[in-house]
Amino acid sequence: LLPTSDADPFGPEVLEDPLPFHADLRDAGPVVHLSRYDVYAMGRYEHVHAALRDWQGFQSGAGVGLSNFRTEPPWRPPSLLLESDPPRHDAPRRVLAGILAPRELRRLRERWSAVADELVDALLAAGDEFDAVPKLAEAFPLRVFPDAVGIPDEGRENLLPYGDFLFNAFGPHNDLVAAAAHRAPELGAWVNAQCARDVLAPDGFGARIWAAADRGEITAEQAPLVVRSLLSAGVDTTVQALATVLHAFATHPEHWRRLRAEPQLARVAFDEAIRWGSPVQTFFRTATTDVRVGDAVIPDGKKILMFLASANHDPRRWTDPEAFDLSRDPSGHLGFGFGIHQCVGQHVARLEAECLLDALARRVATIEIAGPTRRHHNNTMRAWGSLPMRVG
Ligand code: HEM
Ligand SMILES: O=C(O)c1ccc(C2CC2)cc1
Repeated sequence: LLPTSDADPFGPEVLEDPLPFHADLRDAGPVVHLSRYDVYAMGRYEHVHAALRDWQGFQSGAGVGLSNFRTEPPWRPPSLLLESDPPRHDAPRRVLAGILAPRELRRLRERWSAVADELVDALLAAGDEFDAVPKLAEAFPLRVFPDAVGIPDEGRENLLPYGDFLFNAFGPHNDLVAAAAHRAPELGAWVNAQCARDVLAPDGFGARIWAAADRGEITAEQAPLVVRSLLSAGVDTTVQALATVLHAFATHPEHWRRLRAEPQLARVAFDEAIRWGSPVQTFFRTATTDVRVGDAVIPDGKKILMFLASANHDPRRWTDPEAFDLSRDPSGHLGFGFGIHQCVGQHVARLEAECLLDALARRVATIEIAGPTRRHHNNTMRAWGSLPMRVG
């Protein structure tokens, strides 16, 4: 028999602190029916990992939010990567994987490092206390990523609200979605306008997507949607991952000291922070047949809610999962997903983190929380609203 729960994973209590709900979910069994939304939740590493691998049984093409594109019109044209299955998914994925490959990012390292140094120098010149969310976690990605994509300066303040709405829209139509729904059309129109060939700078990721269309690797109709994927996925995620790693170091002084002694630890620290905090908490899939999980059967067409964050804390897979531990090998974490849809931008995110952490670690001996922290609630993202910080 299938365990059932009327808990609301998108309610304020769980969004404020999801860990107790995740523990109950893992303990209840491989799959739990959430009666409030009629979806099938998975919280254990083994089953989330297996569902992410099985793109045939658990498709993305009906949407990776609660809404089922088989029966409801999507609020925006579906993504050719996130919300599509092979074969439609294949060419856009191959194009973006090529453009965002580590060797392609080497040309950005020097500039991103210089921007990080400049940003941190200016911040420290202004004093030793600041809110790390706007001053570091938001400021750095917004200084480097829109330029890397090649969009104009005008309107970049729309990027974070667009992303916040997008990640809320993967969840139910609750207060979080209702509060921002009035802005969706204007934000969506602005983002779409940034994907047009003629506004994109000649050497950015966007122009390279259009060049792939010229080479026939994708069509000219697909090109703007692939650019939209970058603007949709590439900002809020890195902002909140950087906030998470800064919060991790500010609450673990011994690890900050270790990072300063061994700067090459920045990359593994970032991945451990993503395992520990999982900025992207959940995503859905849709069953393409009656699919068996454990001794439960999920009926064809039903939505499966995969708790990436819970899988990243599953004691069946991780030793002392609730510890932020620089000595741990975090590889295999599901914070970037897994399988054919695994984050195609993960190397961009890691380079941003490396540049910012290096700039900070070279300049400050200590970082600590200097006041009350505040979460920012979102249906999909685990986000910090404010991280008052003091550096020494
Ligand atoms: C630390 C920051 C990031 C996190 C935590 C993150 C997380 C994820 C996750 C969990 C997925 C899988 C979604 C699924 O399986 O349905 C994903 C996919 C994706 N990410 Fe990231 N992401 C990050 C940064 C980025 C950046 C910087 C970019 C763009 C430069 C990006 C672009 C994408 C795209 C286009 C996909 C869809 C891939 C596909 O469906 O084939 N992400 N990301
Ligand atoms: O292709 C897209 O539009 C897209 C939007 C959001 C994401 C989240 C997972 C980071 C990924 C892709």
